[in-house]
Amino acid sequence: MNLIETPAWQALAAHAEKLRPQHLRQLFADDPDRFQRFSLQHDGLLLDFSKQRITAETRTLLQELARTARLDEWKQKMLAGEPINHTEQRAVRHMDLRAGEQAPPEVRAVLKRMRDFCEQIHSGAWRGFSGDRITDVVNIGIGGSDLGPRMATRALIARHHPNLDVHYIANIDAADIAPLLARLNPRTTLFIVASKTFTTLETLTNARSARDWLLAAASHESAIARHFVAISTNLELTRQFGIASENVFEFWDWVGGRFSLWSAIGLSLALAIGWRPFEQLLAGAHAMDRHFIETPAADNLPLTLALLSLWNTDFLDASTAAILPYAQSFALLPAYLQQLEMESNGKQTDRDGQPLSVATSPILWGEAGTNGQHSFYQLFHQGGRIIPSDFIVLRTSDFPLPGHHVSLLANCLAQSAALAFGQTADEVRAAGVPEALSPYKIFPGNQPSTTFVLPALTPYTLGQLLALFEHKVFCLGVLWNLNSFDQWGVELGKQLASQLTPLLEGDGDAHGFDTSTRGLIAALRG
Ligand SMILES: O=P(O)(O)OC[C@H]1O[C@](O)(CO)[C@@H](O)[C@@H]1O
Repeated sequence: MNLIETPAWQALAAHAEKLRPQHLRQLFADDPDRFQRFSLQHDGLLLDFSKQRITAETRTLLQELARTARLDEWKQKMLAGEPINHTEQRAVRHMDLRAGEQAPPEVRAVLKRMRDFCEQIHSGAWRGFSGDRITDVVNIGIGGSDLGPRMATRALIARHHPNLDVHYIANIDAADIAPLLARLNPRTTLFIVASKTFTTLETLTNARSARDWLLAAASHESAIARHFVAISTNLELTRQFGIASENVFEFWDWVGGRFSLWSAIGLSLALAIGWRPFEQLLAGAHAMDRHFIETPAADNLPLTLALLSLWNTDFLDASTAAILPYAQSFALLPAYLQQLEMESNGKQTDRDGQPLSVATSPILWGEAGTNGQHSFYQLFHQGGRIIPSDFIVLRTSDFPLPGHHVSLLANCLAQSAALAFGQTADEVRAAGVPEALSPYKIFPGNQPSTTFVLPALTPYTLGQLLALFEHKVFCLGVLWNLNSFDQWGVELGKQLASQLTPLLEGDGDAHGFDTSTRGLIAALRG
């Protein structure tokens, strides 16, 4: 099915022609109930999308598009465990990981092992090779085996901190791992090697360096069993690496890397914040799953976000979107969402192998507020591009220092209002700005945004929020008729890197490469 040929798409295109010139100022002036009409509340979360450039008709037409794309059918296929990741013939079942009592037995078995392991580490029952208790945990992984637990640890550590330091290593650059190893003690450090495939170059290179570092101190291979655990779907490769099978926490090919925080990949997070909070994270995500599955389109939060994103991307021609958490604890959320959205939906081939004729995932980026305001917001306000933004804000802060939180909230609301409504030439003049300066003081406004209000940053609300984005990504994939669960686009670079490594080491003939790459090899060989 070519979506743009459907009546639903064409109706939206015609509607967009009329709506595009309209300003948010006008839309708000026309409808005093705009906030009530275009906001949703569910289970403590508030989503205000009244500052999106839409009308009630836009929503109706977008929901018709979701029907045309047979969204409900695709949801059912996912729930039934059909291989909707068709290019890899895999089911997409990450919701099973957080289904509580309804989770499959193999999921519950691994969760129990994770809980027991956390208990052993936290209580000090687990000892290193020299009999010392573990004080530091290093998660070695990259992409989906790093970003989720790293981001969530950063978000939640302020409230929940068992007596353990958890670190994250991802980059193959030794500048990531070497300084960390230099300050850790091998007797009290535990490594978690997290890799779905257990073939990822960065992770294996870092894991080997960590193993060498440990063995230099322990001088006997048996120490590996006290200091290395693995998380993987590939039990054969973890065995070959030397990790005892009782130290491997399994997950399954039906969990996509960027959807794997809820699996054993969350072990470093559970160690960092404690087991009960980890369970609350799963509970929050599960509650969002139920909402997504059971709620009709008009009140469905993930679907609403997906439709707004598609509207902005394909009908208002926004090629980028910003994630602006007004919460320092969410500093890594933009990086996490970059992988979730861009690796899932940054594609141009549809489910039938045909080229897509519409733009897909916007380029996501962002920064915690208020830091971004003093860096790139200038371009938002006066750079002439449309940049839809997600403002994410917490009603209460974990850090009750006087004056901070209220100013943070004020800044968040100020920015979304300034971006939406701008400042006209008349207003500039009325403020007494000299004529020569007035063109510089005009703010065109009309920048769309959604504001997410969370009651507080807790494991439960974080679980809700992340599952909300996951389902948004799923809906967008269905709407664009693409497979959100593969990532072939990362492969070519990996292949070329493996061919280039020996050439950079001085071995072999570079003639198969272009002249630029050959020139760079020569320059770097030193
Ligand atoms: O967990 P693994 O298999 O090491 O993969 C890490 C990451 O690499 C990717 O495959 C991309 O190269 C991601 O999809 C994945 O999250």
